[in-house]
Parts: sequence; C-alpha cells; structure tokens
Amino acid sequence: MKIFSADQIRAWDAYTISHEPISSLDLMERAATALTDWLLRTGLARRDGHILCGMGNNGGDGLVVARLLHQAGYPCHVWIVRHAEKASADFEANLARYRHLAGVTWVEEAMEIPSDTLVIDALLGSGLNRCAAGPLAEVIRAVNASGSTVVSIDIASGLFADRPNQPDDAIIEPAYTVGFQVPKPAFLQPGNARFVGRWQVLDIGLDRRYEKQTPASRYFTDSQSLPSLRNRAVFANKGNFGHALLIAGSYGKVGAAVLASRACLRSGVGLLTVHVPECGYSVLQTAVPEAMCLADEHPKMITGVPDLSSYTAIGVGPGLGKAQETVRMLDELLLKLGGKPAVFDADALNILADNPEWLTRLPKNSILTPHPKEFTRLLGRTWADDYEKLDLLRAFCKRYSVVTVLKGQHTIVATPEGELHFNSTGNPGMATGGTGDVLTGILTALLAQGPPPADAAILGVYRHGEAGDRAAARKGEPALIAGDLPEFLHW
Ligand SMILES: NC(=O)C1=CN([C@@H]2O[C@H](COP(=O)(O)OP(=O)(O)OC[C@H]3O[C@@H](n4cnc5c(N)ncnc54)[C@H](OP(=O)(O)O)[C@@H]3O)[C@@H](O)[C@H]2O)[C@@H](O)CC1
Ligand SMILES: Nc1ncnc2c1ncn2[C@@H]1O[C@H](COP(=O)(O)OP(=O)(O)O)[C@@H](O)[C@H]1O
Ligand SMILES: [K+]
Repeated sequence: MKIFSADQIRAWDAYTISHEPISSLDLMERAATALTDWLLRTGLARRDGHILCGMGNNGGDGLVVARLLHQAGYPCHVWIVRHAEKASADFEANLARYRHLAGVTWVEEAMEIPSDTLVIDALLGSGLNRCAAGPLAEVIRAVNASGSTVVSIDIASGLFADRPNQPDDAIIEPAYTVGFQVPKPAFLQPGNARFVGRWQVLDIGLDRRYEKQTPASRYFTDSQSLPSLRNRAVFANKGNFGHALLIAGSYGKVGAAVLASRACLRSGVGLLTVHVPECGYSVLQTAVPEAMCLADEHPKMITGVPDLSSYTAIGVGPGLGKAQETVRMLDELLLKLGGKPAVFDADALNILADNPEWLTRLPKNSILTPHPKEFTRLLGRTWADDYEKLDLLRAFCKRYSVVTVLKGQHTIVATPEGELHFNSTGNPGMATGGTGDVLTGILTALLAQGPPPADAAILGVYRHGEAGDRAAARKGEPALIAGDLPEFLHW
C-alpha cells in the first residue's frame, strides 16, 4: 500500500469527490460512520464521553461522531475550541445537524476533563499547518494531563502528518489513533510513539484510481502488497532452490550461527553450508544436522573465506566478532564475492563502519541489515529527527547501490532507487538477542533462490515479523526467544 503525504491525501479526497458521485459532506459522514462503528465494535464508546472539536473538517468529523454516538445511545459532551474567525463549510453543516439533538459548548481556554472518561480528539487533523498555540495548546495540555482514554480522529491534534515537530509542541498523546484509508508517515516514526498510540486505518472508499496513478516513494507492506516466492515445481529437486553460505559465529557466539542456519533452512533454501570457527563445528553439526559445516582453521574465530563458486548467496556477520583476523577475512570476502548476492549483518557491518572505504566494494544490490545503532556507525553520524534519518537512509542506499534493512518496530527496507518500504509485522517481544541473526538466515535463503534483492528483503522482513507475532500469540511477548522464530515461519 502506498503511503501519501498530507497534501496527497487531501488531493485524493478531492479526486474522490470530483470523480465519484459523493459530496465532501457525504465523505465526512462516511469517515465518521466508520469511526463510530469502530468505537462501538471495540467497546470504547461510552455515555458522557467528551468530544473535542476544532473548526475545520477534523472538527466536522467529531461533530458527526457526536451525532451518531448520540443516536446509538451514547450522548457525549461536545466542546468546540474557538481558534479561528471562520469554520469550514462541512463543520458548519454538521454543527447545524448536531444542534437538532443537543447543545455544544464553545471554549477559548482549557476545560475540566475527568480522568476516567473517553475523550475523542477532533481538534486538528491533517490540515495542521503550524504548531498548536493559544487555546488549542491549552486544551491539548489539559487533555494529556487528565489521564483519560483518548482516541484521536485521523491523527493526534498538533502532530504533523509528514514532517517533524519541535520538542515542546503541544500534541495530544492518544491511546488510539484511527486514521482513514492509508497510514500517515507520522504513524511510522519511532519518535512519535507517544503521539500515535495504537493506530489503525479504516477504509472509507477513496477512489482507487488516484492511488494507482499517483507515484509514491513510501510503501506500507501488508499481506496484500507482498512479493511472493516462486511456487515449488512438482518435480523440483534441492538443486533448484539455491545453495546458501552463512559465515557466522566466534567463540561464545556460535549460537548466532545456529539461529541463522535454522532460519535459513526454514526459508526454502535447497542447500545450506555454514562456515564457523573450529569450536563451532560439532555444535553446528548437532544443533542443525540439515546444514553442511565448514570449520575454519582457527579454533575461536573466522579467518578465511572458502571457495565461493558453488554458492548462490552469502550471508555474513552474525556473531563474527571484530578480531583482526576476521577483519582480514571480510576484506578477502569482498575481493572474492564478485557480483554474488550477499547479506551483511551485525559485526560485518561494524567492520564496514570501521573501514568505510570498503562500502564502495559491496556488490550492487547487497542487503545490509543494521539496527539504528549500527546504521549510525555506518553513516559516521546520527540524525536530528526521524525524517532526517529517512533522507540519510535514501542517500546511503543510492550512494552505495545497496538495499538497507533498517531494523526496528516498523523495519524499513530502503532500495537504491529511493523507495522506502515500512513493515507491518513484528512486536516488542522480538526485542531479544538473536532475532536479527534469524533475519539474516531468512534473507540469505531468499537471496539464494534468486528473487530481486529488494523483493527478498521486503518479503523476508514481513515473514520474520509474522513469525514473531505468531510466537508472541502462543507464548506471550516476554517469553519469546529468537529460537522460536524459525519454528513459527510459514511460507
Ligand atoms: N482526506 C480524507 O480522507 C478525509 C478527511 N477528513 C477529515 O478532514 C480533516 C482535515 O480537515 P481540514 O483540512 O479542514 O483541516 P483541520 O486539520 O481540521 O484544520 C482546520 C484548519 O485549522 C487551521 N489550522 C491549522 N493548524 C492550526 C493551528 N496550529 N492552530 C490553529 N489553527 C490551525 C487551518 O486553517 P488556517 O488557520 O491556516 O486558515 C486548517 O485549515 C482530516 O484530518 C480528517 O479528519 C474526513 O472528513 C473525510 C475524509
Ligand atoms: N519493538 C519491536 N517491534 C517489532 N520488531 C522488533 C522490535 N524490537 C526488535 N524487533 C525486531 O527484532 C530484530 C532485532 O534485531 P537485532 O537488533 O539485530 O538483534 P540481535 O542483534 O540480537 O540479533 C529486528 O528484526 C527488529 O526489527
Ligand atoms: K485529531
């Protein structure tokens, strides 16, 4: 699914109104109806809740929700913050409709909000064009201080949909954000967690043709927009699904090689060979009997690169360590790789960060899988905000012609062409040692089977998170360990 800017979403709204038999007032009714149904379905709707409206279309949505909740037996207090000379036409129309049912209270300063109530935040939506100030800011701060359960309509009031806020901006801190049609960029940024809460988007039937014809550089990977693995032919043999080589492990970190190997085998690869230090040989042969094993000459670390001719993809990094001999091994690997598809993770990335001139030697379309800390090391700098991070990520992929998987809650797959794909699966139970090693195994297996690397990364990241979600559903997030993930992979 494409992710659009606030301007594009506004244009989509207008496109729908001009290409379909629907007026803007009816579109507002449709959006607010979907939201009211959601409130009723989730059991969040309650009598005597508080609906806080601004004077634009976001406030208009709030007034429609107030009317529909009233009709469903949940009358609420409606407050309107007077922040402008003039209200939007659809707001005025819905204010008139609501007034047939009940009164509203106009305010120019913060009101008392009880702590044990539902607050529906319809102060400001995607029309925000400056930070909230004056009475709006006062009301926002009062809501945040109240401790009530807040549902923001479309987006938390005060939060910009597609650019950074300043640290002391007044922004609603909702428990839930319910948006329309597609997620906004703001929902996906780690720094906004407090201003988004749990979010979801409701389908309000905006015209699909706009989505098709409007170019985007940001995507949200859900189950409908997933690249697929080729079907396995009935007469297939193991030679048809690639031969992966994993270079992983050092003394004390052989487990990383085991985890990556198990995940690789569970991701459809035909054959797997694992290169480990000598101390890892019997560990690997016992823990992962399906894999072939090459023992390095060194007892504790990897110092050499095997002949690469028979492998279709290489994954390097989990548990490697950064000993001088291993640094030389990576240098040798970069010499020998040719154009072979490869995944670089963990200490392979840290070694690259220590030798940034090597980044230009990466085969084109290599996949790099840093977590944010590793990515700052690779860049040699940090970023001022999440949006700058995205710009740096794009520039990095373009400069080195690589696919970068920036790991986190919404892991981002960034392509050399400048596309950013935000993942939708995964959970905080996965914040535990070794889950990244599992991802490396998955991605190496997929690359070995020959799809375009960006597709392999998008699909692998999605399935990895999905396995985490299944494991968490079965065991609970705190009980999840990396070794569960390969067992819960499903293709
Ligand atoms: N697209 C869709 O799919 C659908 C969208 N819908 C809904 O419409 C909402 C967008 O509505 P909207 O454009 O009227 O903007 P909204 O956020 O209500 O702001 C109103 C005005 O406030 C002003 N203003 C801005 N910042 C300010 C500030 N800091 N402090 C004070 N004032 C400020 C600014 O006017 P200005 O003062 O600049 O003239 C702005 O125009 C959207 O979020 C969704 O809920 C649904 O109904 C249907 C489907
Ligand atoms: N809060 C979270 N929500 C979703 N996924 C997460 C979360 N925390 C971590 N993950 C996922 O878990 C993995 C952790 O990888 P990494 O940091 O490399 O761990 P390790 O180095 O221990 O293997 C990444 O794929 C990341 O996306
Ligand atoms: K809002």
